[in-house]
Amino acid sequence: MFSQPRHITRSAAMIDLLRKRPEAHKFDHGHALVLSGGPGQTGAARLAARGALRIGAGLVTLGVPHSAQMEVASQTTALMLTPIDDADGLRSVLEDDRINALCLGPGMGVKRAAEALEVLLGEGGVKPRPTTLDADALTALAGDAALFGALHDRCVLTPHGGEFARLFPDIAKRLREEPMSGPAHSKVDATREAAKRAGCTVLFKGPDTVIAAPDGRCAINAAQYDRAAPWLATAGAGDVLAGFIAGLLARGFAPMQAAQAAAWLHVECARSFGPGLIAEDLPEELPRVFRALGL
Ligand SMILES: NC(=O)C1=CN([C@@H]2O[C@H](COP(=O)(O)OP(=O)(O)OC[C@H]3O[C@@H](n4cnc5c(N)ncnc54)[C@H](OP(=O)(O)O)[C@@H]3O)[C@@H](O)[C@H]2O)[C@@H](O)CC1
Ligand SMILES: Nc1ncnc2c1ncn2[C@@H]1O[C@H](COP(=O)(O)OP(=O)(O)O)[C@@H](O)[C@H]1O
Repeated sequence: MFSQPRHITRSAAMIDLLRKRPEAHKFDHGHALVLSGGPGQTGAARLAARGALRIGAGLVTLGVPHSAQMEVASQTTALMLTPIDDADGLRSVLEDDRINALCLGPGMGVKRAAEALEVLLGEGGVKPRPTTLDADALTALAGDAALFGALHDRCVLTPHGGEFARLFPDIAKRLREEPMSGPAHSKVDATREAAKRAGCTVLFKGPDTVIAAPDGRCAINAAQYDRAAPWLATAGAGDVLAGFIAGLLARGFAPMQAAQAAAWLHVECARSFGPGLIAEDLPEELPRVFRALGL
């Protein structure tokens, strides 16, 4: 029997975790690698990377194919950039142990995401690292049972409804079904079941985001009623969330902690910015939200 899910609220414990130690240097705050797609498809990864940097990762590098390097370089400054064309390129970049968190999926394209997943999760792959898997990485995972089976407990999956149904079609079907007897299968039940099957943290997005760990821990981040954030329904908002989580993983947050804090801050940023919000406003609103928390 599982305990009731907790509702994520502002808490002293979360605020303490978000503070930076005065004596720490940038490498103490971790180095996140965000993999980008090719030319014309780099926006989503840039959004994620900016999110990871603003949330406090000490360094954030975008891994970009040579063909998209100029496009990305012309639109980034504090973010770093390294060429990664293929599996060998990724393996070679990951020889640097200081890269301690990854973000895979936003704008990558399913083929490139599948190649990267093979390096991270496949046989003879690199040392496992805390990893956010979003967007095209989830679609790639849904098509490869072996890679899905190789997920480890430091992964965080961040599906929207469509991606959830691709990854967990049977669970999504039960969620949609009218109950014939007994209580309905809820989003909480569905996310818990998904996390247990995947063996890692699952954050199922929406106005009622549910986050579950494989051991049954579960939390709800409600963006409804007095905390409604309808302007979050905008292209790229999820990419920024994936970056927020990767940034917190780089800072050493445990997967469940990272997913919960990121989801809560994401909604705080949207509420603080207000109407007219677009995805790139989210990372830029974090300093105001942090100040209001007293960081
Ligand atoms: N600025 C940029 O560069 C941006 C780049 N982006 C990049 O684009 C790539 C594709 O990502 P994607 O999410 O748009 O497409 P896809 O994987 O086809 O899934 C969408 C389909 O799923 C379904 N669906 C069901 N429930 C749903 C729900 N709650 N929320 C949303 N969808 C839901 C729905 O189908 P329907 O239910 O309508 O039949 C819908 O048609 C990916 O790399 C991403 O990073 C974007 O992030 C935007 C900003
Ligand atoms: N109506 C809504 N109210 C609050 N949050 C929402 C709403 N619709 C979507 N969101 C949030 O916005 C983000 C959208 O992510 P996603 O669907 O992956 O978009 P994208 O792929 O364009 O980045 C998620 O964090 C989701 O929880």
